[in-house]
Amino acid sequence: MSQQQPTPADTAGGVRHDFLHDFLLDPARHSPGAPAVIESPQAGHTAVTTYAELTALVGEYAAGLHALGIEPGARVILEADTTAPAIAMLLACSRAGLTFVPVSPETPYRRLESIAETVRPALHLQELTGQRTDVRPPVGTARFGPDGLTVDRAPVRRPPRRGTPCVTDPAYIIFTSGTTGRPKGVVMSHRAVVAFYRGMLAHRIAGPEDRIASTSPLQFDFSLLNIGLALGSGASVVPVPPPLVRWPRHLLRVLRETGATQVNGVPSIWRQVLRHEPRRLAALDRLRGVLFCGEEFPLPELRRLQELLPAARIVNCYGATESMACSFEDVPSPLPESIERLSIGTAHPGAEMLLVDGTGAVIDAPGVVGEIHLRSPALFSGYWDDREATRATLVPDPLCPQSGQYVLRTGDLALRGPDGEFYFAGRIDSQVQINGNRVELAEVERRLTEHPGATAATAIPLPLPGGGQRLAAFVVPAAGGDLGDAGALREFCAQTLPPYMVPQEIRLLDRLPTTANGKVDRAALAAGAEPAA
Ligand SMILES: Nc1ncnc2c1ncn2[C@@H]1O[C@H](COS(=O)(=O)NC(=O)C[C@H](N)c2ccccc2)[C@@H](O)[C@H]1O
Repeated sequence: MSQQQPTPADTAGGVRHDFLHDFLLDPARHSPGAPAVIESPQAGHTAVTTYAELTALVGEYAAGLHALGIEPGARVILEADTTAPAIAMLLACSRAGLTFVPVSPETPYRRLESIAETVRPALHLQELTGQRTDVRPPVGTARFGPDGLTVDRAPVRRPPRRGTPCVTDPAYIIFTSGTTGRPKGVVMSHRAVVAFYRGMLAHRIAGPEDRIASTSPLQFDFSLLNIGLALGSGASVVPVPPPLVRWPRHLLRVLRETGATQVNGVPSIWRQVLRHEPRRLAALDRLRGVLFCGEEFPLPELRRLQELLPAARIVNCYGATESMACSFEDVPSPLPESIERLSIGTAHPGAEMLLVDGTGAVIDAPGVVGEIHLRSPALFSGYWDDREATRATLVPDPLCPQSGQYVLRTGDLALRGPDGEFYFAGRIDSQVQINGNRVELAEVERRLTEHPGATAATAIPLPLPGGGQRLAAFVVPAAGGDLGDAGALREFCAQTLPPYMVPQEIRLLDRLPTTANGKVDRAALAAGAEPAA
């Protein structure tokens, strides 16, 4: 396949760029000398990569990949944190017609092996400083750095069978942690990702002067959203290395030294900052935006964040990896006292959320809970090599099943407000049965965080010895708060919840365990809980 060079016509203003690399590096959107990536790996040291330098590195890597004779459509495992070279490499894979599979350097060897057995990659790529050594043949291995690509083990050369790149080709595959069973490979085409980026950029969340801190690992598509938001806005990406995200002082130092204007991350990145470094956070006077996604932001912590950053625009971004995301809604500032749920707004321009009830009928009335189904040009192509899971998730359009159009069945519950906005109401699988009664775990968690001494809470079902489930809760005390003991907390819940929704056991924790993507790790809580008495 000819290397994907933008022909002069491609780069003329106004031409649609539907390949990931063309869309994000469109010169019409940014000036060559503007900073594309700003890094600060250690105190006092800041490195800037301009758009011209990034584009040149993409060209160098793409030429290196092309010389390896890998068949277009082949998969490449990209093991890296979010760095300037890694961003250049994913764009180079896009340009070379290769599907990149991002994995973090912390990925356990067995999980990397499982991913490789599933996608059968032609090549494993890591940074010059990468530590991975045991990638098995015939997978080729290579390293990349500021000076280009170096090959350790050449990949198998295969004649190209695709002559023309199509926007429906897979741009990347993200492996979800998989709430149930085996991790699934979410396949996203160029067309889907670029359609999503277009919808997102219509919200004007960032401009060319912005410096957007990305705190998620590259294997989490939140990082790909941040890269698209920054480069798509002609702004700068400020990647925060994962080891620094976990330490408030380091995180705040990077934000300060890079002049970050926006911080994008899952809610849990703020927990320790709010508890241990509120004043240093409040002193970041360039910080004017926060965007979060992945799970609900505990309201007491969101209020505290607003108090410390009163001028910041806080955006609640909702969505699933199967469409990257789907809505962007400003959090009201300040949050009304009475609020029970955060609005997730409506889908980004070009997409639409529907609510469907248990019979498959579309719900139009406000205030009625249904499952969110997403109509969108940004839907994933399917789960890699898993038709059954794909069929269960890409379902016929409930408004017109005969049409052959598919929508994304999200597994999320929501209800519609008076103005058509949606309110997230938990996941279908977070509706659990306790003593024969249906319990919405988010409702128990909400009640626990209404206690002034609590800042976050997670409720999970635990098995009872004789069968059935009991309710357990894990609560993080607010700094300086007075939570009392578990009995007092149970009593507090009993004031508004029916007996079967009052957690039988409550444990106080200094911090909630999180998954590699930064979400509360419910499986770890369940595994660590004492067996039922
Ligand atoms: N703002 C939310 N409030 C509440 N529950 C939420 C929210 N955003 C997701 N979720 C939950 O997380 C699920 C999706 O999980 S996921 O597939 O691992 N993907 C993600 O979490 C990240 C997602 N791809 C993304 C990436 C970048 C920006 C936004 C969203 C959703 O179905 C929701 O249940």
